[in-house]
Amino acid sequence: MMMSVDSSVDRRDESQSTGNGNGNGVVTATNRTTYLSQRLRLNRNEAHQPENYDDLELEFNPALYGKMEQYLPPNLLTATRFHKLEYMKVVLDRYLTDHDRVRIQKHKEYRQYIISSYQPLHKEIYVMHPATFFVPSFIKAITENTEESLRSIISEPSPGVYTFEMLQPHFCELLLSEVESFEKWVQEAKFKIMRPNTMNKYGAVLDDFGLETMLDNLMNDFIRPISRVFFPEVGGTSLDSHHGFVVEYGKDRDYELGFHVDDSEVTLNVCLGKQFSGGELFFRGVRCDKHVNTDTQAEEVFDYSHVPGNGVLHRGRHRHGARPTTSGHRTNLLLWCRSSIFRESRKYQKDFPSWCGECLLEKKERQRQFVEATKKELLKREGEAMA
Ligand SMILES: O=C(O)CCC(=O)C(=O)O
Ligand SMILES: [Fe+2]
Repeated sequence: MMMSVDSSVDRRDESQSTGNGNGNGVVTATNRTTYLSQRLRLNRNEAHQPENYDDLELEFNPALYGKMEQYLPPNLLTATRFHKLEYMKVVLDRYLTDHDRVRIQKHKEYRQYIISSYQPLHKEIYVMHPATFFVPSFIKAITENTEESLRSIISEPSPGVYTFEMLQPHFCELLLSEVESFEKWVQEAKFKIMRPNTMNKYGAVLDDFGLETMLDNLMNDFIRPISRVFFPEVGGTSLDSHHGFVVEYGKDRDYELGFHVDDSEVTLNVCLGKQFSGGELFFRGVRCDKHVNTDTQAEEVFDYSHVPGNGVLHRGRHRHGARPTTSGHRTNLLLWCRSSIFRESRKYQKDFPSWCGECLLEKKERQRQFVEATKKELLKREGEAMA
């Protein structure tokens, strides 16, 4: 049976996409010309041990520079870290437009202003501390890091939607009170705050007021091990950047969230509380760009009621929305996890994505037609042979 969706699916983007860090470091015109005459190697030099770039504020994720080093022209492999970096900056520079560069610089200044003026209330949540953040079962499963240990704490109430107990109540309280304190500062300072994305009037970007490193640890050490097992086909193994924020619903906050897909490969959504009714997440199947507005199959319909402290993990391309929060207040922590390798490789893939429900239906239909045609052809040949 086919069911149709109420309206078309929005792509939920960040209000201002931020890129990663800034563009410091100057590449001179002479170097630029020299560098551009040397090409990256086609094959990776696996024997080469790359430098670590984590300590630098770079335009792209530091891990990218480490990976890229193995493709450097042979004569650059023994160059200093500074020179290798200069070369890579010239190559990567071609990926950014002037508009991107201005936007990244403005966003950097926006963050610097907040960090220099806002005094954190609970310093202890700015550094990852698993024993006080997470419930013991979650830590145990991640530490064992096997499919079996993860499956022992994770339920899959509908295909592709994974739920588990995750945050300690005390940590939820601290994070809620930190967000409140940040919002109080925003009001008092009459600061023009950027909301998490295009579909919210309320909420805050946690990365903007100092929580980026802690959330990066959350993605690398906790969410990637889970995604590696459950979402390998959408880059779950290579998640390398994130957008971390809270959404807020209730009186004087947002009311509901329309039907959309996230700008992420894998989304973590954890309810922080407090008391509320309504606010269910509704899921309606995973779709690629081409099929994002196609009908929902009956088996793809799934509604989930948030439980404070519990995490939900789903593909960003899993169409979903949130029903009205009809009383009380609901605040959720969202971590949109992305994989640059997955995004880059998708551009060159011609075959259909295995994770899109509609592509799978189309493939099944083609197979059915093929079997049908083959059967007909065989019968025809048999008939001819008998005649
Ligand atoms: O309100 C919710 O729980 C859903 C939030 C969501 O889907 C999002 O922020 O992308
Ligand atoms: Fe979403």
